[in-house]
Amino acid sequence: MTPRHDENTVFMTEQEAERIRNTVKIRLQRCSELAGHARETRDSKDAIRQATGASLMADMGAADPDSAQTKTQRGTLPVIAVGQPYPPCMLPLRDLQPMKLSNLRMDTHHRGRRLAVKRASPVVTLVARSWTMVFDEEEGGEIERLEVCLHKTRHGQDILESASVFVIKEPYFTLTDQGEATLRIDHPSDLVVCQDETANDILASLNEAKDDVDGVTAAAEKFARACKDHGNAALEKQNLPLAHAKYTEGLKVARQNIVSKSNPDLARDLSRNRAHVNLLLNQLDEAKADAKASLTGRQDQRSRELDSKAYFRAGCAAYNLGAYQEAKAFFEEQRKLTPGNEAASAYLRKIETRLHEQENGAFNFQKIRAGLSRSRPRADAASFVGGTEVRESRLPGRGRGRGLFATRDVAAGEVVLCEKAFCVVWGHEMEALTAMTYDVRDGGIRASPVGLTRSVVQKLLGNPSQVKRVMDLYGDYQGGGNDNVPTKMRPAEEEGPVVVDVFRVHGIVSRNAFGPGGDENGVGSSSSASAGLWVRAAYANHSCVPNAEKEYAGDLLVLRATQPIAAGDEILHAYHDGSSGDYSARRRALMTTWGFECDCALCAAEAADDPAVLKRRKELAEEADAFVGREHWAGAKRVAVARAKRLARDIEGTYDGERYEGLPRLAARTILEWLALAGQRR
Ligand SMILES: C[S@@+](CC[C@H](N)C(=O)[O-])C[C@H]1O[C@@H](n2cnc3c(N)ncnc32)[C@H](O)[C@@H]1O
Repeated sequence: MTPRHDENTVFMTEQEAERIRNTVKIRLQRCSELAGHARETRDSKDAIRQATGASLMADMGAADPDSAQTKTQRGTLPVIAVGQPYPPCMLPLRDLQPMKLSNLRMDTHHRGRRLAVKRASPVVTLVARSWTMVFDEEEGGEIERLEVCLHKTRHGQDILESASVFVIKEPYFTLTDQGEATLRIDHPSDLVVCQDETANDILASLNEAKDDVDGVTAAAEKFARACKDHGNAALEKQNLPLAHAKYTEGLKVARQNIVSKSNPDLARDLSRNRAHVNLLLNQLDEAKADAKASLTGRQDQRSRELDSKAYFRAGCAAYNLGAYQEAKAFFEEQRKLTPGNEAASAYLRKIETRLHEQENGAFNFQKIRAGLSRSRPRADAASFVGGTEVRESRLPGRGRGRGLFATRDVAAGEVVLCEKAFCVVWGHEMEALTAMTYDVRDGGIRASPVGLTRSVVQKLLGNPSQVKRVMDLYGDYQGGGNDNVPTKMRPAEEEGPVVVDVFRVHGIVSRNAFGPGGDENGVGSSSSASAGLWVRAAYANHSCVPNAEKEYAGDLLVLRATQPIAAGDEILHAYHDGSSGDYSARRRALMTTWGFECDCALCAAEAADDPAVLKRRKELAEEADAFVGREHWAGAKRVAVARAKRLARDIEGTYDGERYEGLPRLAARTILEWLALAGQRR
């Protein structure tokens, strides 16, 4: 993503960059030397003492000596090495062979194996990772370090802290940046949290029951009811992950044939309750499925009320997924069951507005902006993408991959597309995190919005229906797994609904995210580290001579035509807002952040300029920037205006009128804007 030119630019000294490069290189060297070697046994007392001390330090907010980080002008940022992706495990637990800590080999992915471990120490929770010591699950085993990188929380809870027994799928045993041996988890689905075994015991007894079927069924019902009560109590205390886990456990038993025949309402109650929790957890696919599964279809008063509640939950899930027609159908059903229901009517009114926005691009931006605030930076609005299509970009020069094309004529100033973010993280939100990533493939050090990557992964894990459209986006890394397919539905439901390759998401975010910043568009003082992913707009390619420009209203990205766009034209915008007039800086930035060389008409003209002319233009542009920073246009004196005019003229003089015919003078942009504002004022 493009860091904005203002506060989001991360300054780093060359020594600091060198230190990061060296740390990563030394680790890689050590890993390749040790690869395949036997693991060294740890002393369990020392290991536990080390983790306990580090955990205390982390709780006190002290810098962790074990964690790579760097100091920049924006404070201390974590450092993450990227560019060494490996696929997540695609097999269910039952297809993996068990192993023990003593079988681990250094710097090895133990494919086809699983490792059951038990937490042995407090958890050390750091900004971009958390770690702990673990024993073999069976008594008397070895002890080892286990680290979860970046994707360390689920529903706001640290995964390692959320339970004490885990199974690691296809364990990756490697070194930390400081050279310490560790089991390392990158893909959340490779760490399976083991819940209470009671549900499995009950399931086994149900399957085996032959003689005392009634007794076993009664015990199962009792267990499912206890799960429901436990879930309700957790929900009351706002412990959503626990409530979800308890309802899920109860459902496992209540959905068994034998139980659902004797007491079908038990599974319905659990589903209805879990739908509510899923809505709160933003797990919309499951919320919708649960709400539908809970419907009784009966006509007595009580059942009608329960079904009305279920339709409401299904409607909310569909609405939040942007499926407005589907949501409309659910709320209409609700209104049939409970005719006076105000909530359903309010949603139906909102849906009419959403459908109008979606179909006609008719947005009331003033109203949308007025509804935004620091605590509510996300717009309640639909996406309008109807006048666009995605297809191969067949323009001259190097391949651009796919691009976004207009399917209708758009006048200058008209909205081409208006899209709700798939995911956005504002700088002031807890989820926001910028890290310095060192890419081992090209040695590049970049400021990356890893908080956004983390949120995208969480959203995909909770909403499998969204995986395909996000994973279809462009990224350098195609992902691993069977047949090179980045994601695949899991066969074992209890292990989670989907596998998400986090390295692929990182690649997608790197090449497709934009920074909406925090400005007049209603988001108050959101810090500039804000970043978001807009799936449809992400197909638009770059040009330094664009025909559309971006603006934001909260998390709505609006692409507006800056010149007439005819049906069939490719929609192009400048990736770097306020594209730099410095030709070489602009090319460098496009290559570093987006990985391509621009071949637009402006770049071609600038490539043909004499280096001395480019240098002169750059100096004048810097002078102009300094002038604009110094002199406010409001109330500018005559002499300042004359100076600005002279600067604009000098910059214009560096452009060859013939070769630059019809092309923008980027270097003169700031000074011309200043002059326009000063002129308006007079
Ligand atoms: C946000 S995506 C745009 C959609 C992308 N072309 C696709 O196929 O999905 C950004 C990537 O598109 C490519 N791209 C965008 N503009 C380009 C241009 N003017 N010339 C060459 N490649 C471009 C680069 O690979 C860049 O990293």
